[in-house]
Amino acid sequence: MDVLAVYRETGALLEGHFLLRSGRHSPRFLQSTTVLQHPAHAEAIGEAIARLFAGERVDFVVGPAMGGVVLAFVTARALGARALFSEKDGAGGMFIREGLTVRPGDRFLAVEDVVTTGGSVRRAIAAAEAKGARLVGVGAIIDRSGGQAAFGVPFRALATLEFPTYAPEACPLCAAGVPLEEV
Ligand SMILES: O=P(O)(O)OC[C@H]1O[C@H](OP(=O)(O)OP(=O)(O)O)[C@H](O)[C@@H]1O
Ligand SMILES: O=C(O)c1cc(=O)[nH]c(=O)[nH]1
Ligand SMILES: [Mg+2]
Repeated sequence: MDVLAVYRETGALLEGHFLLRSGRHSPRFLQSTTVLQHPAHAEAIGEAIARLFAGERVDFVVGPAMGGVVLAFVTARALGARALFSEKDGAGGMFIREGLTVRPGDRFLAVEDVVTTGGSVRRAIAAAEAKGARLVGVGAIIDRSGGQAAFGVPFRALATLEFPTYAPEACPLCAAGVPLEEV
C-alpha cells in the first residue's frame, strides 16, 4: 500500500513550520486524522499493519490517544484482538482507563499513526506494561524518524521517511521568521 499517496490525496501531508509533540520543529506534518476520518482508508491501513505482524499471537492492540484510537481499533479488528487506547495523564505520562481489560501476561502490539521520536508510543507501552502485559511489537503507519526509533521488539511501519526536525534554537524556519503552526 502506498500510504504516503493516501496522505497526499487526502490533503494530510502539510508543508510549513510546525511544532511537534516532542517540542521540535519541522517543515512537514502528517495529519493522520485527515486520513483516518475515511473508514475505508482506516480499514485498509489496519489490515496492512496487521499483515506486518501475521502469525504473531496478540491479545490486544494499544495506541496512544488521539491518533492511536482509530488505528488500534482497525488493527485489532484485523488481528482478532481487543482494541485499547492510552490517554495523556496531564503530567507527561499516559494511563489506560478502567474498563479496558489488561491481564497480566497478555501479549500486546502497540500502534502509532506517526513515529517521530517514539516518545508517545513509548508512554502507551509503559501504561500497558505497568498492568503486566508483554509487548510483542510496534506498528506504525509512518516512521518519520528515518529508521532511528527503536523499541527493543520488531518495529514495522507502512512507510519510513526522513523528514527533518530541528531543536527550536537551531530551527532555520524560526531564523527566517516563518510563523510557527501548532496543529
Ligand atoms: O513520536 P513522537 O515524537 O511522540 O511524535 C508523534 C506523536 O505526535 C502525534 O500525537 P499528538 O500527541 O501530537 O496528537 P494526538 O493527540 O492527535 O495523537 C502523533 O499522533 C504521535 O502520537
Ligand atoms: O512529531 C509529531 O508530533 C508529529 C509529526 C507528524 O508528522 N504528525 C503528527 O501528527 N505528529
Ligand atoms: Mg498521537
